[in-house]
Amino acid sequence: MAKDIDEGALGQALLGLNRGRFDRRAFLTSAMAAGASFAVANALGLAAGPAWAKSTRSVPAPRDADYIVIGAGSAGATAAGQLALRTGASVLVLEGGISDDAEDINNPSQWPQALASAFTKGYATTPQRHANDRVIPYPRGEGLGGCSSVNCMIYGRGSPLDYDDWAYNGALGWDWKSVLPDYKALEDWQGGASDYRGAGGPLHVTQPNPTRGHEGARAFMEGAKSLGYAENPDFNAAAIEGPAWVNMTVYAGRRQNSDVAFLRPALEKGAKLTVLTEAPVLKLVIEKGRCVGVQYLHAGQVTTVRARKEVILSAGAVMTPKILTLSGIGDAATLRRLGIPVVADLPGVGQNLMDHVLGAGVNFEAKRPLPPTNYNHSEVYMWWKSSPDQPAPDINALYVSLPFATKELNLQQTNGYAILSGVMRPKSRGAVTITSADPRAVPLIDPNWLQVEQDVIALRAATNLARDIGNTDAYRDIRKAELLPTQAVASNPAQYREFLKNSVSTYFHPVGTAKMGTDAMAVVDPRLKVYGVEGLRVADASVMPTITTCNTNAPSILIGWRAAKFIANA
Ligand SMILES: Cc1cc2nc3c(=O)[nH]c(=O)nc-3n(C[C@H](O)[C@H](O)[C@H](O)COP(=O)(O)OP(=O)(O)OC[C@H]3O[C@@H](n4cnc5c(N)ncnc54)[C@H](O)[C@@H]3O)c2cc1C
Repeated sequence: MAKDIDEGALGQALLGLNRGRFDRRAFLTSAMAAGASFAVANALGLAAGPAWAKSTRSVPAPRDADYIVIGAGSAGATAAGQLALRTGASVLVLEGGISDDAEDINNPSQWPQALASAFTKGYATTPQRHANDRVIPYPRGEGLGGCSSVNCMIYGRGSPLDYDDWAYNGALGWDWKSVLPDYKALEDWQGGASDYRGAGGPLHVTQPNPTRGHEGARAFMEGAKSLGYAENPDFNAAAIEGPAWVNMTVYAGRRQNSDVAFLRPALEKGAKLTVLTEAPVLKLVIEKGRCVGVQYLHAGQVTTVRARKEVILSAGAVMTPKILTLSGIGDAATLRRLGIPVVADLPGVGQNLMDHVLGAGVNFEAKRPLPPTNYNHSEVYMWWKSSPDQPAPDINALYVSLPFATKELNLQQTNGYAILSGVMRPKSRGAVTITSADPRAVPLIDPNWLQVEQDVIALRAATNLARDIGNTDAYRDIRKAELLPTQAVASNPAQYREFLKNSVSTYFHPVGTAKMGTDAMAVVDPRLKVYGVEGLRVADASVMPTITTCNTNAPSILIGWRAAKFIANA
């Protein structure tokens, strides 16, 4: 993919923003000059960094472990910490990226800066056929905590129907009634325990204080209410619909990534846990149909480590299908074409890619400079239905306290704010495709956004909702003018459709590329075991059969949590 950003320029811009030198105009001008995108990096590049865990640069290679977990992201760190605590067995974590020991990761207000740091790898999509052939930046957090170290910290489980749908389609035991106790057990919700919420678990979850909320966020809430939508006090309780102050993985002013919540506490409790950073896995070692170890780079040298019991693959929805394919697990015809011996013919590997569609377009000019956020720039969300006959919400609108639009919409205004729109139950399916047996090759990422017309309809409904809220009287003290799409464009069907296509971007939520189920395209069974290979499970966002209606960090953590539980209880 072409490099289309001046990474340094964006980094500098974000740095200035987050160090309190809040000159919005200077920041936005330089961020836009940088291309509002992210650089493409070598997937196996080794970056230096201090680590509480052990970098392969400084420790000898371990020979074996009971369990090996590949990837210390949302799911992997959760699975590893829980597995070590629950079983007392030795657990080795091989994380390809670097330490999360950095202020721009741990300080929630600095999260945009983490996106421009060495921690984040800047992939990109293939040209999106149904979105004007645009190539869209696709960053992934690669290091301890994975994407939970660079994400926007929104914590949302999704709709109960999401999980019932999983179970109904083959992921037995993943229905809402079955997963709710685990969701409650893993969290420490600031509001305390209830029928829906948990207290005392390892993951702290909090909510912004509305009185300290951004004035534009408060206007969003008032504007939505003035249109007749009742405020939802907690979208992780009885229902997700309605405008709500978000839930965040933030505690005492610090980010609660999966390392902080699950890995470090396990180590502090004396678990037999070894965590290696800068340890990118090349492939699985499979002998006579059983996964017995892992081949990875230790201080840059190809090294093999043996697993006495099981290997848990948690490299995320982009890299998990790549590692499976390189290990001979995937579509047999594709494997033969790549010259990789077939271990298990699983045509679903890399297929079924789903991601929420982010409509990054609706923008307003402000009457005056707006203050910085006390939280994460994104304090209020609203889930709603694209049409009244939808059984549950399928669209989203959210306020961000900065102008935010895709490159193609060419937004020039620097003093303003955006209300983003989202398609949360997309019907389109894409793929992650591995094109080479060389482990350094970057996979092709094709979310195939707007492939299905229903997704265009839903995006239009979500964008209408965002415009309706943004044009309410609640914003009268802030709003100077609607910059994008404008009433003129919105009332012209052809121009509006073009605007919507140019507004398509990512929520950064790829899932589904090694889906759980029982049909021919399933890669893992409901206990997360890979079909046709012993001693191997996948535990990360790639096993989701369909995407959840909310953001995908919470369900990824749930998957890691349940993987450990399944293994410990086996
Ligand atoms: C910018 C951004 C913002 C987001 N905002 C939100 C949000 O606000 N709320 C929300 O709920 N979700 C959000 N998400 C999505 C959410 O964070 C992810 O869905 C979730 O973290 C996925 O978890 P995972 O365990 O599947 O993968 P990851 O967390 O991506 O973990 C995969 C890990 O595997 C490692 N790895 C990959 N390849 C190898 C290899 N070959 N060898 C060893 N290790 C390897 C990676 O380095 C990484 O640490 C966001 C994501 C991004 C990128």
